[in-house]
Amino acid sequence: MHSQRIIRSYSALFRKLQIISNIQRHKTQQVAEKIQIPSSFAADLAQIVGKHNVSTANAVREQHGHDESYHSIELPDMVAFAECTEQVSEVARLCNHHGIPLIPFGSGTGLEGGVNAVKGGVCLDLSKMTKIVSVNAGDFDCTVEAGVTRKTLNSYLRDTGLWFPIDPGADASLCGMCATSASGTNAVRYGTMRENTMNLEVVLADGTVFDTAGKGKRTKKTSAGYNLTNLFVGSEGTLGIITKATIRLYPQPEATISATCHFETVQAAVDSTVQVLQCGIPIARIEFLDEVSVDACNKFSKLNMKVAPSLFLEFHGNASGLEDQTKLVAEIVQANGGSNFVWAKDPEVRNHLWKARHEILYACMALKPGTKPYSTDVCVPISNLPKVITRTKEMIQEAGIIGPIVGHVGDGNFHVFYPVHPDDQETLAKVKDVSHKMALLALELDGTCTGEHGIGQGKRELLEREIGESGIKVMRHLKMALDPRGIMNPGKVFF
Ligand SMILES: Cc1cc2c(cc1C)N(C[C@H](O)[C@H](O)[C@H](O)COP(=O)(O)OP(=O)(O)OC[C@H]1O[C@@H](n3cnc4c(N)ncnc43)[C@H](O)[C@@H]1O)c1[nH]c(=O)[nH]c(=O)c1N2
Ligand SMILES: CC(C)CC(=O)C(=O)O
Ligand SMILES: [Mn+2]
Repeated sequence: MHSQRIIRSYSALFRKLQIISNIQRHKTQQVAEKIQIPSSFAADLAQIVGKHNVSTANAVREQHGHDESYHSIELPDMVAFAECTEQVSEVARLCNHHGIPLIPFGSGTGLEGGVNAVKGGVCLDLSKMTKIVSVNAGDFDCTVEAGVTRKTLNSYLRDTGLWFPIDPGADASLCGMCATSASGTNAVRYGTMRENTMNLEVVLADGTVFDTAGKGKRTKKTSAGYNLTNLFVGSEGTLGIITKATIRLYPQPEATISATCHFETVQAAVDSTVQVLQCGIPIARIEFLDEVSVDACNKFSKLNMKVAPSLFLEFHGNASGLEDQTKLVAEIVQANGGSNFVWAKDPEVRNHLWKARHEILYACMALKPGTKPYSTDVCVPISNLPKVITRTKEMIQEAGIIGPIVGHVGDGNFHVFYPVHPDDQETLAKVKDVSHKMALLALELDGTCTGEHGIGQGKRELLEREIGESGIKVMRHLKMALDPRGIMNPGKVFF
């Protein structure tokens, strides 16, 4: 009996050591140098996706070696375009066999360097997978292939009376939006990709194809086991390739009104937001722009707004509901000293306003021509938002840099984007310092280092601080289980 117990405890210890050594090995693999691609590899890849769907041309590699962020271009060795799930599965199997990095590419609109091929390898472009597989109008859901973008889906849905509201501004692929857990301006009313994804078809590193909620399942709720769907939402291409997504749809609003208003202080704008939410007003969009952003918007998008801390608002509902909502919000804004309410009912005027909001990145870059955007994104419980924004503005001023602030303030989420010349190391160092301090402040105030842009390459250290050693260990175990050779988008999320 005694000796059996000793054997059992030794084998348990051995298993534990094995797991630790696997994790260590995995860590080393993650930091390994670029891998040599065997000479026969391109031909094998072409066998799977067709010769016309493999490219080693510099222009194509360059186009795929970066996203819209400041992170330097990192070229993949080659780019493959997949046309169906079976091809994705075969490509994964081939890369896994050779231990070659595999980087999923949606539309390349990410903002944390997620698609940059930091260790070379194969960039797998999914933009040719463009089928809208099904629309179940009566159930408010649809299933799309990896390359379908949100604008394409919404054009397709126009005559059905339905729409997909999650709106990051950029015309991102819907599966890319799942991969980064995107949100944007409508999240305060409709939620983020996390709440709106019902099922995913995923290809794992070894080529296994599976559906995270079970084949064909598309229920509004489930308590069947672990939430594998949400494991892949926000996984940034590091756990597998999302080849199909089943997402929720909503009725198109019967009526829509937008508005802008202006405040004396940041605090007054954010206080108004908090009060709007506390009153339970189902506002569809409530976006904060500081005076620097408003100025940039005026210049770039030919608007004529008062240069002051501002809110851009939108209300969705039926005519009587809108009247109630707008009246209450106007009262709250006035009580906080807000003024210059400008209402926009006409679709053309509304669209112009939101186009300006979505192009703010480019408007801010135009403040310093020749620059690239260094953008950051934090999210805190809404009651802590005024503190973080106010302190961030002070730090920006103390550092003597330009840092416009915009925020999806209804979610407690905001961005600063700094226009920086790529070779201006002095400004870049200041920008990095302020961004880091802002993220630390958000963490200190019970927040997250990213509400919607993800970890990518730039926030790996912050992720460790945010979820702690044990949380990272659990994440590493999951990564190890799903991608033991570490081929899926290496150098992202983890060190
Ligand atoms: C002007 C502007 C404005 C905004 C934004 C961008 C720009 C340029 N974004 C960021 C961006 O639109 C968002 O991150 C998208 O979700 C990225 O989708 P892509 O298809 O472009 O993925 P992209 O190709 O850039 O890939 C992003 C990451 O996901 C992985 N990936 C892509 N497709 C995958 C798949 N099928 N399976 C597995 N992994 C995959 C990639 O490997 C990479 O790590 C944003 N975001 C936001 O949340 N709110 C916002 O307000 C904005 N605003
Ligand atoms: C900060 C920007 C670069 C993108 C974004 O997320 C936004 O405009 O809301
Ligand atoms: Mn945003």
